[in-house]
Amino acid sequence: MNRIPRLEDFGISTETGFLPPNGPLRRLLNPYYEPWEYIMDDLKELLLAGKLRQKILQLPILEISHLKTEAEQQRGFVILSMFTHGFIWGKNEPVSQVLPPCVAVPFTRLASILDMSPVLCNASIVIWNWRLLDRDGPLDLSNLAMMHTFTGSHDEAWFYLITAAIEAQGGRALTAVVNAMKAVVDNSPGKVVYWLQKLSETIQKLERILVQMYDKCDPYLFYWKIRTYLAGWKNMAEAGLPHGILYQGVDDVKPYADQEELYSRYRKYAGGSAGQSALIHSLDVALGVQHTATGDSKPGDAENTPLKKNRPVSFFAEMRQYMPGKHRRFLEALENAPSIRQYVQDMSVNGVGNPHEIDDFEQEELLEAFDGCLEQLKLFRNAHIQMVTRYIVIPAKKGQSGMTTPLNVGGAADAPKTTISTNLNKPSNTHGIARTVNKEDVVRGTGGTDLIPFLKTARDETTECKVGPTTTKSEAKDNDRQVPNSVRLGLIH
Ligand code: HEM
Repeated sequence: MNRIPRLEDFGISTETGFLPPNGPLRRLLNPYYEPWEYIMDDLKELLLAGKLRQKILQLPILEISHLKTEAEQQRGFVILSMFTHGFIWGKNEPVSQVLPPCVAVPFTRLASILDMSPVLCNASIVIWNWRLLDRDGPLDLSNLAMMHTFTGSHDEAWFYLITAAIEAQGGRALTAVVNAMKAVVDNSPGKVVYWLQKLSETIQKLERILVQMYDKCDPYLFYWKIRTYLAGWKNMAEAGLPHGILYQGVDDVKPYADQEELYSRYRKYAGGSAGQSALIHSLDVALGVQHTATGDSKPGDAENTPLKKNRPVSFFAEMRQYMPGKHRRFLEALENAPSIRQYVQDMSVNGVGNPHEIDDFEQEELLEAFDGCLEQLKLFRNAHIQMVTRYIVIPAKKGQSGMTTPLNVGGAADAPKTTISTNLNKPSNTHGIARTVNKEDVVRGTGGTDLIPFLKTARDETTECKVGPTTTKSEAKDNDRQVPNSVRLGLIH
């Protein structure tokens, strides 16, 4: 019998899901790490003053062995991921192709301990970066605050807060998943229905939280000012990072090495994205949704991640490499747990008189409850596609018109041509984030995905998993009707 994973074995709480139940550590108290914390105190101010790089370059290479507890290691990871992205992208400065040893060395070591990739991710910017305003208050938007942002803007904080508030529903969602699996093992259709209904209600809540993004996060600020810092260094040639980033002190080559050898050492990582949310992945796995969409991942893109080299991987498989190892292993355990979908399917195929002795009414209830969860997940994905259109596709299409301050981007159609520096100690000439609209007018995501077609595929893969009658053509059209005109008119794909 396949085992049902115990949440606590994977550092997951029945209350807070993937968020640490006692809240992330707010500061490293060991004075040894004061040089890091001092920079964190002023991170956004240093960025604004154009002094962050200078400050970081003055740092000693600190050992990570004094980070004893998991909470300390997570705090260290938050700090180093923000140093890394602040250093690489800067603020109205040329992008840097190298990460200095004082960040690269401890970051790669810490990433290896936490079994994740040394780059900013959903865990570092959201899961381990929040606090409660009132310690005894609820874990929701009324009482959540972010500890760190790059820009200090409310819009940036809100973007992370919405994601954190969604994650906060993880305890409820995963409790429902695990209990539904227990009910499957006990062959108790009534209980399976009960827990699936609970799960469906929770997924519906995720969508309600998601759409609150519009309240306090301005799409233009998001696109031009905030997203910059979340970008990674994969598919970022137009942003001045054709080879990725050299993690100095970790991947150095001998002085006489040729350029090819040198560039082979550069690391390519996707940027931070809520696509790395173990919660949404868990829902897919629990409901049996199989994603094959690759975005534009190519063989070899998984290089330097814990994935095997030179294997084409789906976007979803790849995103797991940017999750904490424990959360990734939870997903693997969930894949091997009793299949809720299989149970519902068996029941619906066999019907009355089957070994489970389920009657027509129960059968229908089971089917409705299961497919209801997938319907809610589809609606969540539809709302997300609309959001991506508002926050990425439209601003990318409109370009910089309307912005009053110089932008830290190389993505606009009128951006200067890139001259890539081959001198490792000299930053390249390109400013800021990736070009997001290419010559063919394809809008790409932070992970380099061909955005809207990819997201639609992920949504359709959700619906395809329903056990009841599969999506009709008119239903498929309805799905697309919910996506705004700019997308349907084929402006972007
Ligand atoms: C302003 C709001 C948001 C924007 C602009 C946005 C943008 C994107 C983009 C560009 C992708 C494609 C993957 C990539 O290239 O990184 C993506 C994927 C994804 N995002 Fe978001 N996102 C937003 C908010 C959220 C939130 C709050 C969540 C909730 C956890 C979320 C969950 C996901 C998931 C699960 C995927 C993977 C695709 C899928 O499962 O359908 N996103 N998002």
